[in-house]
Amino acid sequence: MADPNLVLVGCGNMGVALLRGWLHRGIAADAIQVVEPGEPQATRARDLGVRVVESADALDPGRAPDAIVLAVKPQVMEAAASAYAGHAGRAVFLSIAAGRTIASFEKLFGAAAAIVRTMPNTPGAIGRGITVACPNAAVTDAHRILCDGLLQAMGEVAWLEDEALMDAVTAVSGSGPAYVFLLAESMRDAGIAAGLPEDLADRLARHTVAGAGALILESGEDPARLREQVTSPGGTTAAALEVLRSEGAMPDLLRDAIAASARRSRELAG
Ligand SMILES: NC(=O)C1=CN([C@@H]2O[C@H](COP(=O)(O)OP(=O)(O)OC[C@H]3O[C@@H](n4cnc5c(N)ncnc54)[C@H](O)[C@@H]3O)[C@@H](O)[C@H]2O)C=CC1
Ligand SMILES: O=C(O)[C@@H]1CCC=N1
Repeated sequence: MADPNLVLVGCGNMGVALLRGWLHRGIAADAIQVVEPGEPQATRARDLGVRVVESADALDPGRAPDAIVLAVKPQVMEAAASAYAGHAGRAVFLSIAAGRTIASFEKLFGAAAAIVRTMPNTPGAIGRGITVACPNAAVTDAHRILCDGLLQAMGEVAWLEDEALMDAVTAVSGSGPAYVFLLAESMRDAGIAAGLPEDLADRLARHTVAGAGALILESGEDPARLREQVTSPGGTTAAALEVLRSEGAMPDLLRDAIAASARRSRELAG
């Protein structure tokens, strides 16, 4: 089967992760066009062998896109996406923007346009991400299969019919890597404060977070059970967890942080 014709709008952090993933999975570079006005991002994409243009009007009119992937910031989405309205009806639009609702795209492209709202995350850059995808009523099975394949280039894909849950998804898995990176930073800094040399504290924090993450996935165990396996009664971990699980500490903070993130996602709706 021929590769689908793809247009990627915005080739920043997430756009380039998708692009690299597609190329890695064997989609031909000449099936992909990138629209990217930023010079360093455009050069990086060009170096990967794809055609890069500055704006929608420079796309090759002879290559009708099967999918248009919208990977710009939510705040510029409306201005950026409206240029592609002419492709509604044929192409499926796949957005990765936080907050931007299906209704906001239907306003731009018409309700008959096929739209998939998604939320990926940055581990997708190494194929270890997870993306949640939510289709509108115009999305066909063929669109779904195409989008599923494009998103699998970044890792796991889950489909969700209830769009109202996308704000919570964004707060847990979209923003989530930042919480884990903050944990690694905090562990490193606390290790330094406890007297460890910087490079050793950094190595311990990285390997502990990465190893614990791999164990969660590979064992399939409940994280609570894995936590218990580290925690000897009256031991060192129990002493630390007493602090981390006290009132207002880690579980309460994460609940509040995730609520704040979901609230912000709702504010970004347009
Ligand atoms: N960074 C993250 O962890 C995640 C980001 N997202 C979403 O992905 C989207 C992109 O985020 P990032 O890649 O982090 O941002 P970014 O700023 O790295 O990339 C956005 C790119 O869009 C380009 N751009 C601006 N106007 C354009 C236009 N009119 N046409 C084409 N390209 C244009 C910019 O030059 C930039 O390279 C956002 O909507 C964000 O909500 C989703 C999940 C995770
Ligand atoms: O912070 C943001 O708005 C984006 C969406 C999820 C992760 N980064």
